[in-house]
Amino acid sequence: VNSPLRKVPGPWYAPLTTLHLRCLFSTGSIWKLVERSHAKYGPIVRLGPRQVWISDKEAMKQILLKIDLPKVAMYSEISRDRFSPGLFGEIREEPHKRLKRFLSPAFATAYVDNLEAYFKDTVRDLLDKYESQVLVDSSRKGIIVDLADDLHNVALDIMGECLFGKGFGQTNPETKTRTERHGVDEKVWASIPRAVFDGLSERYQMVYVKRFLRKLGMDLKFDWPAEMITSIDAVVQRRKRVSECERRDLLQYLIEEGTKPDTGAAMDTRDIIDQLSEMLLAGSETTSGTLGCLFLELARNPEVRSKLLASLPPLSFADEIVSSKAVRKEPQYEYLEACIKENLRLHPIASEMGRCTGKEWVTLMGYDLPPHTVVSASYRDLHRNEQFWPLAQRFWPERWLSEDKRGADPATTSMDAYYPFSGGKHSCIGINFAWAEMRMVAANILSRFEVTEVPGQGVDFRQYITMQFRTGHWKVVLKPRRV
Ligand code: HEM
Repeated sequence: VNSPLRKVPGPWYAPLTTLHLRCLFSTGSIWKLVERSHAKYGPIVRLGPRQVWISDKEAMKQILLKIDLPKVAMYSEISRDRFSPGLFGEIREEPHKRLKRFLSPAFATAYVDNLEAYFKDTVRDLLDKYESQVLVDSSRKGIIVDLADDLHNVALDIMGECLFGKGFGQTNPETKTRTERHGVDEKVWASIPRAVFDGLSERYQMVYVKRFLRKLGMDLKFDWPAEMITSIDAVVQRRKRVSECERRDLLQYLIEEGTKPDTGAAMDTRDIIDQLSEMLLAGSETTSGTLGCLFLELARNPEVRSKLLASLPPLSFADEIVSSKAVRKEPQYEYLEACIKENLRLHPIASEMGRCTGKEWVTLMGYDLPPHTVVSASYRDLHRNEQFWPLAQRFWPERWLSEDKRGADPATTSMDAYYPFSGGKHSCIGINFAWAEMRMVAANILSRFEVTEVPGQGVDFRQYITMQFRTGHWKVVLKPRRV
């Protein structure tokens, strides 16, 4: 009754309990309550005793850029070691700054351009798999594939190639062994993504137990599976032995330059694994989920799809892989670029991001928020606000085109109402990487196939950290385009 948050609009039960929030977080449905609540109460809404969600454009700038609120403590719980986390889980200001400064060169456009060869290997694996299915498709009506699953596997393998020194063999089980297989058990290697994701959910599920035990002076530690450490260590040690650098990838960068952000000591294999695993978490489902939504929008908007396909010359399986650099630079891909931007607006993979007021009072939208208030930045609601995005629910890539190509359609004037990669000091370090991957994967599939949805699939989303197809599956028909 006396809470300083009592003036913030919201449902009657919000001040009383967090039970509904816990339940909705654990079922991945929190975004639905947030969506309904913004629609009913407006851009600021209280959904728990100390929890508010904000989607106001000016307040968003304050949260991310001007006041720059810290991340909620929950982030650090995803790390194996709270005192030596990866970039995503690092919530201490100074170590985060040092770690980000150190990692940034490995995510610059020029560095990512050099990783293209490894992206291409994985895209080729996917096309080879589809080609073998097309060859036995006697009906010529097209092949049915689980695109959500395939995109996820592609994202994992690209991360494997660029971060861990080799792909995880998820995209195409038929792929022949490529590089750096020495001394590594293939089964263990293929299990790394599962181990990383399982580790995350284990740490998440145990978060309240961990906190309770910590109060009693016990620190519950989680480690990666021993065989995973041994396998990655084999790759690291081999690279250290080989005098000539074989691959200029992130792994190499960490081996040569990596120092711990708090002590400055050289990173050992476990530290490297911590960094890479958090990158794998932050960089795989994000990109594959976003690409999944792009294909969903294209499948459900035939006019946009036809226009896009008309802009992409058809290719055969034998043709070269289209590079992401080409998509970035060549005018024929302008409409594809617009589709990707529009998809990032409509489907920001992180629909909300948890921040908190820390030790000070903070005033946002005229409300005084006391210390330790959780403030969720509601990107999804901002991205769908009619005030900034006319016909906001419509997938309308024309918004992003230059004036001469747009005709009478409204231009995008609201770049400050657009945060697909967040903003401020915690903005996405992988933005160039993600763009490169989305460009290459989308251009190569769409240049070769007409993509339509298998009818009768109810698509729903769930969000734990990122927004994903609820079942993890989504089937499409891929019909080769006429070359
Ligand atoms: C379409 C794909 C992607 C989207 C939409 C996306 C979005 C985001 C967003 C919104 C954040 C901010 C999180 C927060 O404020 O709490 C973030 C952070 C981060 N992203 Fe991405 N991301 C994508 C791909 C990637 C990739 C490919 C990588 C790595 C290869 C990556 C690595 C990270 C890391 C390490 C952070 C934490 C940065 C920090 O706290 O300083 N992301 N991402």
